[in-house]
Amino acid sequence: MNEQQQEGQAGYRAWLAYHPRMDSAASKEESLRYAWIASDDRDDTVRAAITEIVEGIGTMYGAAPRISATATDAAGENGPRDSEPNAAYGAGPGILVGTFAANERLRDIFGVEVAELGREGFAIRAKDGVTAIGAHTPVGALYGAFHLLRLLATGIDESELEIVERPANKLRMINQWDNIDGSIERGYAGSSIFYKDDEIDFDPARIRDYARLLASTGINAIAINNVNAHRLESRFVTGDYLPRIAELAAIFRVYGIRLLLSINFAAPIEVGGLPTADPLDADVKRWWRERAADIYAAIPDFGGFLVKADSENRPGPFTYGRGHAEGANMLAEALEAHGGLVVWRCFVYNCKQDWRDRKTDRARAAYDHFLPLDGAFRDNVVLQIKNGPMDFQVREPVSPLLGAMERTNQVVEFQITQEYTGQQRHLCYLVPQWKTVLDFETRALGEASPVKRVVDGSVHGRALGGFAAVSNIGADTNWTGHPLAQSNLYGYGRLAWNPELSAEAIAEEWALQTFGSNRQVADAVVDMLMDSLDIYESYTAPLGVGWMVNPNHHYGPNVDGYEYDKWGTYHFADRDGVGVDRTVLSGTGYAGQYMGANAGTYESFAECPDELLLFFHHVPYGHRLKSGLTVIQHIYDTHFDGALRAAGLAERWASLEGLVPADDYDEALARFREQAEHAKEWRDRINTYFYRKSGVPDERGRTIY
Ligand SMILES: CO[C@H]1[C@H](O)[C@@H](O)[C@H](O)O[C@@H]1C(=O)O
Repeated sequence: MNEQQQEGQAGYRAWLAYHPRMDSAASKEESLRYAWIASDDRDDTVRAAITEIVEGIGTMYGAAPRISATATDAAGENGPRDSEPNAAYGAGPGILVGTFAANERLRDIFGVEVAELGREGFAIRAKDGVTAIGAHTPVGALYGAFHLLRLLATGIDESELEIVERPANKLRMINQWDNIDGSIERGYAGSSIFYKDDEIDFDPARIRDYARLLASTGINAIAINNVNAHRLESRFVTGDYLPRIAELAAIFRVYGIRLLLSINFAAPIEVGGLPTADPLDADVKRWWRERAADIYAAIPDFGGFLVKADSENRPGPFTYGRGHAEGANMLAEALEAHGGLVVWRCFVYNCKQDWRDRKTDRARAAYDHFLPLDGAFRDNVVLQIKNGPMDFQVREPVSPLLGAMERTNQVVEFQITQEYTGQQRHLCYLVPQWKTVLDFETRALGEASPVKRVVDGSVHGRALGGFAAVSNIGADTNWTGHPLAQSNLYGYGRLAWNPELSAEAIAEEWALQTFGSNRQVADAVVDMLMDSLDIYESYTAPLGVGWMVNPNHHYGPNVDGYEYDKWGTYHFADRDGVGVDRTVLSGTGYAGQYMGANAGTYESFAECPDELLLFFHHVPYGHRLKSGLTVIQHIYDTHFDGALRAAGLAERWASLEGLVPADDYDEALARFREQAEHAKEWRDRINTYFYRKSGVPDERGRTIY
């Protein structure tokens, strides 16, 4: 199948595009290196790996590997077939793929060194004409297949290869905030691919392609419905919906992805007709045990429950005078015998705060609620902690809860969907932001406890941990609205697999796979992606203070939009200064939640990093930053500069006309133009607001209204 057919059939575009090589003579020669593909596995997942390789190499090199006799069996009814199915495998150069257990030749090739691969790792060895992909499990082989294809698509095409990979994190999860009516909470790429008109309604081919995209980056779990589980979604745990959910699970299973459901803590009442949802009530416990049994009868490898409880008006154990540990453990008990997990979110805070009340600090909430519960959760509970203490702002400090609980499993939660970072109309490549979080030194155990080592379990010796993130996809043909926003989904998966990868390397992989091997395109796209977070931060809320967006939909500037509201999101700007005093000495005490020297760094005016100054301190406009600028001049400069650089993005994209597919070009260009205009609106709103508050003019005399 060539690229056009592939695109024509499905109509949508993403990074598994397998662009044909530009130099066809050379590619013909290279294709000889992959004359055949063989496997002795009979497994659906290995079949998927074979199909992927045959299609990928076939499209890239113009000649697909012949499937050997054994692999033809393995590829089965749905798999690709070859006109010469009996071509002997092993003669001349080709590809072997599969598990060590089923493939003697792979055992011979890799010998004994394979033990370190774990359940999901793989090894690739290209030598003497044979490219071997071996793993302990079918899904390991699939990851190896995707890795080989990634290498080829990014131009690494060596006749000798020696690669060993295993994921850093056990749980690498995606959360869909999709609702059964087809809408997506904080979705910016069209409607849901899972639901329509109050039904579970999907195109299996599209779900399969989503599974391929996710698996190609190493994602291994997906919660398929919004953490705000509404009336009908609360019934997903019942027989009404399980058959359809099982069909979805079966598609994801082939790609090594376990399905989870977001549940409603009050489901025993709302669905089960019980008088209570008290986690200590015997009938409630029985009800959840029965639900678990039903689910596992339909989906034997079901992943577990994702729970938003006692958060933003969702029900939870507090109603019954119980705590989070009691709530989570009750569900965990129901799932335990089946191997299921409870993923319990820590996004718990008072969302009905009185703005006059300066003592309550939303930033403190997750830590205050959960730290005292360290050690109280069962082994199959994992806490899901948002990367920052507030809510996915462009800049926040790292949540002080990460690393602070020694006897509790933790995953970090990121938001791929760009709720507060331009809603996929502005370009904002988030991988650099996530890297900052992952590399943050928590000081949990002295100097070697960055967040990435906390969540992979190694700092506190936890068996379970990893990453979760809110997806940014929808039914749009390009999946993500802004074509370049795909890089965030791709980058999230790659980081979850290996947090050591650099943001730039990930951007380059994505660009080459998505747009093909044209260097001019890849270089321009990588540069734009790498600049984009800083540009966005420059023209939006300054110095870590956050918010300043329109209430509810959260798009666009509104400096006081959340100032006199109940959500705990204030900047406290007055005529003298701006920022939130979160010090122990004179403020909310939040800075004291950090471990070791971090607490002192944030407490101190002088040491607090510039980019977080207004998160931790209320400072006069004339306060001098480490950069040498005053706070007010910094605000003016960054906003003028940010708007200019946003306009520059549109120009840089325009230089790629004719070099990227017309649809992508047009869709992105329209968005870059909107971003450039909107950045001016941001600039003028923020500059004007602070000029009027402070009365301090711009040193450089630029127009402020
Ligand atoms: C799903 O609800 C979301 C809500 O839409 C969003 O504005 C906020 O960021 O976070 C909530 C959460 O993370 O639960």
